[in-house]
Amino acid sequence: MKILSGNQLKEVDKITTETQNISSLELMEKAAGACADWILKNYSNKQAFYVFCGPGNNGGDGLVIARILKSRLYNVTVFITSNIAYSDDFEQNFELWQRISGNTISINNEDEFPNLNFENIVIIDALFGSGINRPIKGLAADLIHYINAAKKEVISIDIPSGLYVDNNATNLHNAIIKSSHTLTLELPKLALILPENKNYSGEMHIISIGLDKNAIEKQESNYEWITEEYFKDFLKKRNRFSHKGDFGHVKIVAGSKGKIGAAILASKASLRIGAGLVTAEIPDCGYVALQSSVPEVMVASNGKNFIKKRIDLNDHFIGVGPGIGTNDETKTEILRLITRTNDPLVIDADALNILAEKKEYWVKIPIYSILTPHPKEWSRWIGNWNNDFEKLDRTIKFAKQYCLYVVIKGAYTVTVTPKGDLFFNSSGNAGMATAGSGDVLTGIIIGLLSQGYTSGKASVIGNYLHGLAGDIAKEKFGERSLIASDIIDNIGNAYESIMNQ
Ligand SMILES: NC(=O)C1=CN([C@@H]2O[C@H](COP(=O)(O)OP(=O)(O)OC[C@H]3O[C@@H](n4cnc5c(N)ncnc54)[C@H](O)[C@@H]3O)[C@@H](O)[C@H]2O)[C@@H](O)CC1
Ligand SMILES: [K+]
Repeated sequence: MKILSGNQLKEVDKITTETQNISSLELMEKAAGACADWILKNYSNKQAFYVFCGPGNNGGDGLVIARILKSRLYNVTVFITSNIAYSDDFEQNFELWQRISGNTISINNEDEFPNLNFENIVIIDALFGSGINRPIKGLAADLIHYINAAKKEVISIDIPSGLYVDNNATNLHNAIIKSSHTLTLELPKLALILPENKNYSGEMHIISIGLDKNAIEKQESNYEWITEEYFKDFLKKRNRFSHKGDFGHVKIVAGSKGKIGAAILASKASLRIGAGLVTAEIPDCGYVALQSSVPEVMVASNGKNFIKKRIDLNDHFIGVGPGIGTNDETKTEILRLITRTNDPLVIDADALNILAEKKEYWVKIPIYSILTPHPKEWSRWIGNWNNDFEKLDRTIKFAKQYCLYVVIKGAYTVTVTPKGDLFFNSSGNAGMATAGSGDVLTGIIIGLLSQGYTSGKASVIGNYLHGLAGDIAKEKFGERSLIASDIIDNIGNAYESIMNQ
């Protein structure tokens, strides 16, 4: 699913009204109706809904929602900010709201801000949507501060008011609604999935409103939102006559004294994702632990307490880095490894930290290798960034220059390709921010490479399956107690849930 800019969204809205032969008012009814359905499902009529409506079509959505909630006997009050001009669809829906004697309060100055100190108030934020292109100032900004200060449950329609749809580098970050839930229409908005806006977005819910699919696909965008629809057809099927040799031999180069668990997690994940054979090349101190916890994995020993000998390549698909530490002798071997093969590697954790300091080696990394950094690790490569756009721009330049894939981990992990495309992962949850989760991802991605997926597909599919396995594990254990092994244990269920749809 593509992620579009504000102008592109307008264009798609327009084409949708033409192809479906409906008016923009009817499209608004459909869009806001779908939001109202979500609210009706998730909130009881014991709450009092304060709907804050701006002058444009976002405010129009708010009025439709207010009308639908009132018709279902919910307690609704609409607040309207004074303005010179209201959009046509706003005006028409305001008339409908008045026709059913909807309770309306207009706000002309600060003294008219309502008392929000009642426990059962839920705020619906329909002040501004995708139509803004400059920071909010004046009374509307004061109202946004006032709403944020009340710390109530806030449901934003389409996007938290004040946030631009994509690049917020020039936005003033002092007048943006802090939402609890954002009901975003049809497509995710880039701003909602960038970590810098996490205090505003709240939980994002994509509300389908039936926009024209062809019109969406025709828009040019380097941003893609990855759901299983994207790759379902590429998932390889197993033939009854398959042999373990058909699925490749993975080598996990990982572990040091005290961090053998990283090697165990990565190699087990490779097996679970379907690699034919897995060898873990680890220091001797981990031999017994690894053999007894995953007997299916072969062990090659390297060093006593940390990796310090020539790594055996032998045509394996290599994932390197989890738990290896940054001992000088380990550093030497990792740098040597980079120069000894032309096959794509998956490079993670301390292997990334080692390479970050050796810029002269970056051109030697085999092309189409996959780097899987956390933001902090990644800042060691490209320097600190002022905002997420700068981070993505620099990453695109890097990926193009060195012909590498970069997977920046986090909520909505993004894969940046050597062509400059960005794939944002939709699966996963906060419980996966736990020790060893990254080691599992390394094992998954290299295990997919070994089965013949390209680097791009292995990254995108790997991230999705990793997140989905985490989502299934969350159902069983809850976010707080989810551990990395639970992700591995649910890789099979993740595959099943995709294949069975
Ligand atoms: N276009 C369509 O057909 C649909 C639009 N929908 C809704 O329409 C929204 C977009 O509506 P609009 O394009 O009317 O825009 P908005 O409602 O987001 O805001 C535009 C209004 O705010 C004013 N404004 C813009 N920037 C401002 C600023 N910095 N300070 C103060 N006022 C400012 C504009 O003058 C205009 O009156 C979407 O987010 C969505 O909620 C939905 O109803 C679905 C259908
Ligand atoms: K809004």
